[in-house]
Amino acid sequence: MSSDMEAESWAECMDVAVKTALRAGQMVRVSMMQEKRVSSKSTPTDLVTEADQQVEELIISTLREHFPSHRFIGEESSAAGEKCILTDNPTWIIDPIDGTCNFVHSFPMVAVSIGFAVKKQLEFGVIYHCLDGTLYTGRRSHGAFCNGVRLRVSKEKDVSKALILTEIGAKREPHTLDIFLGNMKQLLSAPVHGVRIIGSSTLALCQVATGAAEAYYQYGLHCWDIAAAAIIITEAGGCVIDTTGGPLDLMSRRVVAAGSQEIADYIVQRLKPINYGRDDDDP
Ligand SMILES: O=P(O)(O)O[C@H]1[C@H](O)[C@@H](O)[C@H](O)[C@H](O)[C@@H]1O
Ligand SMILES: [Mg+2]
Ligand SMILES: [Mg+2]
Repeated sequence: MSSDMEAESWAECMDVAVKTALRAGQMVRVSMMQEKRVSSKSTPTDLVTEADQQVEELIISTLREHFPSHRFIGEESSAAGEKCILTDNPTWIIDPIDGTCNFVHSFPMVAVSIGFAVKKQLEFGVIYHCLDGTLYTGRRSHGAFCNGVRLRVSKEKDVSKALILTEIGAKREPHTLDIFLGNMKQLLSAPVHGVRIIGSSTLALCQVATGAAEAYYQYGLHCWDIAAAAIIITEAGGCVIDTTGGPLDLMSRRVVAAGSQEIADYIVQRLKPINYGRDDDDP
């Protein structure tokens, strides 16, 4: 397939992704008003509901109908035992409900996240804030948008003027919490303007893309939390790197994203690591 034909093909994939995210978001809104059957996965605070599974089934069945030769990595398929292996094949990386704990509590920060990679390179990402109808998109070499308005990250380089977002992750052992809180204390002591935890890593990462936040960091998220948001941030002019300062490793369960390399580097130099393993580890 020529590169022009490929580009056209990925554009068609993105159109289907947007339509599918909007349909999935509608399903989330309806489910949010119904009784929820809640269970947990890796830890008692790593929640999942039937809606997570039903929304993922809707997304993957729709995409598979359009693109039967493509591969799929979904949060709930992975939880059910499917391997998380990113190959060179066109691969969809899906979080059907990002912010499940918020969803369970009807706290209004819930998103559908659909990322797409080819030859292990992110081609586009779609993140739909199900409750306020905000649609974030980013396509490689084509820019990032919020409801059709172009996104640009904050160019602030002074960390003492930065608003930084993070998420707690699923582990709650005292040793892990000591490192998590120690990392937050490091940044609060800079001092940064503020640190925020909103309960949805994808929506928090989108705030870096909009420029509303200067940076995001986390240990413990997954490839389906990172994929769509990473391309949206880079297409908005930001950087998305590993917590060691090296290039992003989508399966590493860790990330630093920022509007400026200076603030990304400041965070990288001060974080103490929390080991969550890898998404592509053998179960
Ligand atoms: O499970 P969902 O899809 O809700 O994703 C959340 C993770 O579960 C949290 O550990 C993580 O800390 C983030 O909150 C992330 O959004
Ligand atoms: Mg989820
Ligand atoms: Mg998630």
